[in-house]
Amino acid sequence: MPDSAPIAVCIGEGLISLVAATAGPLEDCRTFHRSLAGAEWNAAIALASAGIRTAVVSRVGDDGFGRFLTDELRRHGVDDTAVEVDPDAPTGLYVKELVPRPDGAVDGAMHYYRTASAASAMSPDTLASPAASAVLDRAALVHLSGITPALSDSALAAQEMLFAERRTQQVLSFDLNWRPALWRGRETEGRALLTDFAHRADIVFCTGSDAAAVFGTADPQELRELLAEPRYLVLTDPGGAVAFDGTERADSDAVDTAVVETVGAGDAFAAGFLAGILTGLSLTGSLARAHRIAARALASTRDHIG
Ligand SMILES: Nc1ncnc2c1ncn2[C@@H]1O[C@H](COP(=O)(O)OP(=O)(O)OP(=O)(O)O)[C@@H](O)[C@H]1O
Ligand SMILES: O=C(O)C(=O)C[C@H](O)[C@H](O)CO
Repeated sequence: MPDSAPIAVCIGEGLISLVAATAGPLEDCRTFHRSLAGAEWNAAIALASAGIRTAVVSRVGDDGFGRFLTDELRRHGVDDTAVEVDPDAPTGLYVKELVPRPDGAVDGAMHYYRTASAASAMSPDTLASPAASAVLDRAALVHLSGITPALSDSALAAQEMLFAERRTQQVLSFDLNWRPALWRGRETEGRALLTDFAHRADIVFCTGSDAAAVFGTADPQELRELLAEPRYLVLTDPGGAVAFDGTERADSDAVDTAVVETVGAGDAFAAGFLAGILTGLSLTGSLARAHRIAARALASTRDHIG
């Protein structure tokens, strides 16, 4: 592919995921499974693996975790030239604790260690760097989420700038990703900000539960009336998805699959749908591709991509 070919650009925080190897309180867990996480980075890897030329704009620390994350991008064919390395701040991470339920199943409890991380210092300057400008100037699609605006005022300003100064050729994709833990004490502001981004995006993804939490309803038809501006609106839940484009509504069932790791299914789903739209598939075809890629994510601890 020529270097000038249009690309998809994903912007957000890459994280280290440490998943407890055993169920029970963290203080008793000795072993953790490490992998790459971060909604927009998961989506970038899944997009690249689906054959879409993809770059990430972000920041990591000058540490082993940051090097692991950027190595993973490159290993999957994602352009990491616009990932800045911060000598003074660490790479963010989360720990997933496995909390046993009385019925024998386990729930995952996420603990974030990302305050003052390198990526939370993303700012309009990050987007204006020569490396970021080079990929953004060629971006046919920019994929963002509701996580970045929760990270810091400067990260929020960066996301505002992307919407305000969007290049004419750019499609803006926005995954709502409501993370109450990141908005604690300022939930009302968070809901208002994410609602505003959702109105201004071209493609909006959200889960039914996040839609209920942010927009006050999970009913697809009501949501379409509420969010009339985005060309595509895609609502997901573990059983399936509903998608709207300018004219059509498509309903589809998820692929029946054994679930190994639930976190990240939505990111893989979004990437599959975007890959479908970018390669000219129909609404129904894009949903089918999304479910297939999400099912692959669910079936493995990490290599959900591809
Ligand atoms: N148990 C499941 N079985 C089959 N497919 C699933 C299952 N859970 C999720 N999926 C797939 O992933 C898609 C998104 O699921 P969901 O709406 O639960 O997002 P999510 O996993 O909460 O997102 P996140 O990435 O934010 O964790 C579904 O539409 C489906 O394609
Ligand atoms: O919750 C976040 O901020 C993350 O990005 C971590 C996970 O990778 C994400 O929740 C999956 O969508």
